[in-house]
Formats: sequence, structure tokens, C-alpha cells
Amino acid sequence: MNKQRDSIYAAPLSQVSDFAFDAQVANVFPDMINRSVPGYGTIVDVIGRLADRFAQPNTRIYDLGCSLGAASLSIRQHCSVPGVQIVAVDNSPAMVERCESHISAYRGTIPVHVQCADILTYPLEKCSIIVLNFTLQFIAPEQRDALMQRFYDALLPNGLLILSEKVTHTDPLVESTLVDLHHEFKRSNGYSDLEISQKRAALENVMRLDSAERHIERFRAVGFSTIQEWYRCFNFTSWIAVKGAQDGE
Ligand SMILES: C[S@@+](CC[C@H](N)C(=O)[O-])C[C@H]1O[C@@H](n2cnc3c(N)ncnc32)[C@H](O)[C@@H]1O
Ligand SMILES: O=C(O)C(=O)C[C@]1(C(=O)O)C=C[C@@H](O)C=C1
Repeated sequence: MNKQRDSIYAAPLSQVSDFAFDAQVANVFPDMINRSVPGYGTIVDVIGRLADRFAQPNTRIYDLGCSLGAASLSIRQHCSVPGVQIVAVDNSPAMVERCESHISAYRGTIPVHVQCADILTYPLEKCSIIVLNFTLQFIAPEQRDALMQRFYDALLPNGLLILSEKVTHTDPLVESTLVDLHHEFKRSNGYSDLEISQKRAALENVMRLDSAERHIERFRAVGFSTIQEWYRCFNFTSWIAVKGAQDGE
């Protein structure tokens, strides 16, 4: 595990360029995400526990936008369902390279195949679980409905989608309160006001957030019947959505 501290936005930048999952970010990513996302460790841990409950024997599990493979490693740690294999996909070569060495550094019986590919075009085979842990927010909003439909179609009956996202709120008081609490969380983890504001500017064009209502509407529109938010802290949330037992393969 890489323990480098994130100081990417610590010094004043004359121009803040768009955030990218490049080598500089990949090198500090565990530190960055742990200090930026409240409850990230819990979310990753529970993804593994959910996989143990919902994985179907001899099926695939997809970890889409896998970064360094944290969710895949948690699934490998917790899931004892026989014959499952994990396919971990990310389109950042820097992430994929480090993910491969990261995965091979930990022992486990579940095979993990790491692929460098764009999830918008990556062909999905039938699977029992799809994980998107803070990935959909980096996909262009106009592509999200069709992509979600592809996820639903790829899932087997009783299949599980786990979606974690940062969300926005239409009520201005709720929005400003939760954003402020998140910034306070980042400050308490050692980020300065400058780091917080420069990163925010870098993410502005790259990470476009939906409201929770928009996500739920999308889950329903593609066919999910069981939809449950299982985690929430400030503007960070995670849902499970399950495909019905009767929904054909
Ligand atoms: C916030 S990180 C995800 C964190 C990771 N899932 C975890 O649990 O630690 C978002 C990831 O999505 C990847 N990503 C963004 N757009 C993508 C796309 N179109 N295809 C594949 N990966 C993508 C990025 O390269 C990045 O590694
Ligand atoms: O740092 C922030 O403010 C974030 O919104 C956190 C967030 C995320 O939600 O994915 C943004 C980019 C990095 O990948 C790590 C975390």
C-alpha cells in the first residue's frame, strides 16, 4: 500500500488545471481518498461484506473505476462464495499499473483480472455484482442513463449494483451545510483552505454531481425494484440496487 501524503494542491497554483487520475494522483491516492471522503474505509469494508451476501457461485463481479483496487481487495477478503472472479476496470494507465502490483501484494483465492479500459465501451458479461465506488460522478452526465441501463442488463436475476457517489442537494441551506461540514472534515484531516479550494476548482468541470433524487430516478427507470441507501455522511452516499428475481437473463 502506498503511503505517500497528498500535497498536490498545497502550494498556490497560477492556474488550476482540470483534475486527472494521472501518476501524480495515483501515487498519493490512498491518502487523498481517505482524507477526502468521510467513511471511505467503512464503505470499502462493507462492499466486501455485501459481496459475500450477494455474489452468486461461479459468476463475475465487476469493480468499475477500480483505481488501486481497494473494493476488489475487500471483496477478496470477505467473500467466500465459490467460483467467483473479479474483473477490475479503470481507464487510467497510472492507476491500473499500481492496481496490478497492489493486488498481487495481497494473497487471496479469488482471481482479480485488472483491465485498462473505458467503462463506457467495455463489454460487460453476465455478472452477479457491479461496484461503482465513486466512479459514476466522473462520467459525463448525458452518458449516465444509457450506462446504467447496460449495468442493469448485464446483471443476473437477484444481481446487485453498489453505487457510491458524492451528491448535491436542491435545498440551498442543506447544500451549503453539508458542503461546509465536508470541508471541515477535510480541514480536520490536515488540508488547508487553499488545498480545499484549489482541488474544488480542479474538480469543477470533471466531477459533475447528480442529486440523490436523480440517482434514484435513474435506478427506477432502468428497472431496479429494490433500492436502498445504506450509507450516508454529509454529501457522500452509497446505495444498493437489486435486480428482481423474475427479471430475465
Ligand atoms: C474516485 S476514483 C474511484 C475509487 C475506487 N473505486 C476505490 O474504491 O478506491 C474514480 C476512478 O474512476 C476512473 N474512471 C473515471 N472515468 C472512467 C471511465 N470512463 N472508464 C474507466 N474508469 C474511469 C478513474 O480513473 C478513477 O480511478
Ligand atoms: O476531495 C473532494 O472534495 C472530493 O470530492 C473527493 C473525491 C471523490 O469524491 O471521489 C474526489 C476526487 C478524488 O478521487 C478523491 C475523492
